[in-house]
Amino acid sequence: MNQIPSILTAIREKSPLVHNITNYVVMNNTANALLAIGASPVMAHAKEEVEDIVTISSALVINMGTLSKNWVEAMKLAAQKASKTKTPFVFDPVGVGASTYRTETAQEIIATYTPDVIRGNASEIMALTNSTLSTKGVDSTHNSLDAIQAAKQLSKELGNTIVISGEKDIIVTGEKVSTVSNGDALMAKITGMGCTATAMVGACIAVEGNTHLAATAAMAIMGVTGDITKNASNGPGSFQMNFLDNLHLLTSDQLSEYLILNE
Ligand SMILES: Nc1ncnc2c1ncn2[C@@H]1O[C@H](COP(=O)(O)OP(=O)(O)O)[C@@H](O)[C@H]1O
Ligand SMILES: Cc1ncsc1CCOP(=O)(O)O
Ligand SMILES: [Mg+2]
Repeated sequence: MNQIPSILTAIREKSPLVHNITNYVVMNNTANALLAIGASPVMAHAKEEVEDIVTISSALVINMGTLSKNWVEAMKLAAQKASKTKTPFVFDPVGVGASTYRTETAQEIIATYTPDVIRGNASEIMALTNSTLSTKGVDSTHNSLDAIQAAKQLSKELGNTIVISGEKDIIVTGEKVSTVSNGDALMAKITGMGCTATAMVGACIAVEGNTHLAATAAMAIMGVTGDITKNASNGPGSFQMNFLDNLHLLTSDQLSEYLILNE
């Protein structure tokens, strides 16, 4: 718990370069959120350059939100390079289970390149272990608590950390389970909040080698910023704007004061 504020401090001190291959919907928001927390984003998805960009980056974020053939090829090249350069790598399986293409792509990336962290909502994490589970789209129809068994199974198979986001954010590494209970229901009404959470995991794994701790810190940053934002916002539009401001203003003291963490 007391290590979490120091991860925020490290992001601000080091301003790690975070390479994102992400979707058209959230690209601008994600870059702004990374800047607001103190990291340095680069969005790059051309096959011709992703390996070079991985080489100079401190973390790789792959998000398959708006996937297509060229992008998937770029994702694989980047993930392969990250495993060679030991660059920490987080994967967001957006909408897995909604189409065969999404399911097959997610399964191949996970099985071949073993992301250090996978962050998804409950339906997505469940769809990763149950190929017959058909998801609604990019939004969850399950509670994060429903996905704990699937997350444990995945984490043990892959030897990595799984984050299930939702009203409660659940971080799973093998049998270790931590829960962050901050945030607000409006966060599910703003597109790209999950993608922002995944990018925050990228910023945290760039400066902290313990993936469970880093992923917990990322969800703490999201949840506490959500708590601070909710009182000043009237709806999704102002929440989105205020959230960015509050990410920028977030202090280590606020993280310690607001965080509701069970481990
Ligand atoms: N009901 C809720 N209460 C508090 N926080 C929430 C709630 N729903 C989502 N969040 C937060 O919103 C962010 C995105 O999570 P989620 O909506 O599950 O992802 P996705 O957008 O990928 O479906 C996370 O930081 C999560 O904690
Ligand atoms: C709506 C949508 N469609 C494809 S990607 C995307 C954004 C999803 O973002 P998030 O999972 O963070 O809400
Ligand atoms: Mg999502």
